[in-house]
Amino acid sequence: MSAKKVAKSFKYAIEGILFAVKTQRNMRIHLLVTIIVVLLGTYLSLSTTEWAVILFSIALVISMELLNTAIEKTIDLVTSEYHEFAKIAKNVAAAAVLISAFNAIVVGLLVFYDKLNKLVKPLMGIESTIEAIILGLLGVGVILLILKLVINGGE
Ligand SMILES: Nc1ncnc2c1ncn2[C@@H]1O[C@H](COP(=O)(O)OP(=O)(O)OP(=O)(O)O)[C@@H](O)[C@H]1O
Repeated sequence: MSAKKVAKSFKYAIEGILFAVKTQRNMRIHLLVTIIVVLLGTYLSLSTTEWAVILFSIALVISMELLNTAIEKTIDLVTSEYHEFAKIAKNVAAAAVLISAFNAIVVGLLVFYDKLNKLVKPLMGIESTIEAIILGLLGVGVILLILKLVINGGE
């Protein structure tokens, strides 16, 4: 393949990424979460192996979202009418995103839970793990609310 062809392939792929970011709300959520996770990982000095699994999980979610968008667009091109197969194809593609996102959450908990626990417990004077979990869930709730406000512009 010539250098010109390689450059063109990159250009098309970047156009695809930009399209997904502009049109897909979930893609913007994935990117925001990615930024937060990378900042947190840097602050907590993750090991090489921890970075490898975190970055792999992030890439998997983003790739699945891109494929989901491609499948949605292909189906919309084929039919704008209600069709059982269109429904199945879109639902199955969405399920692939869900599985990868669920995997990313589990990987994130495995990597970050102990580190955050050690960091947050002494800072907030928390004694029990239950207290830490309740506070953690409240924190996640607040972060999700902020993300929703940022992404929807307060709608
Ligand atoms: N042509 C269709 N026939 C039958 N069911 C459909 C069809 N298009 C969409 N659906 C159903 O509606 C759901 C949502 O479809 P839609 O295309 O709005 O996806 P979306 O995830 O909301 O995408 P977008 O991010 O583009 O808004 C699908 O998962 C599917 O169950």
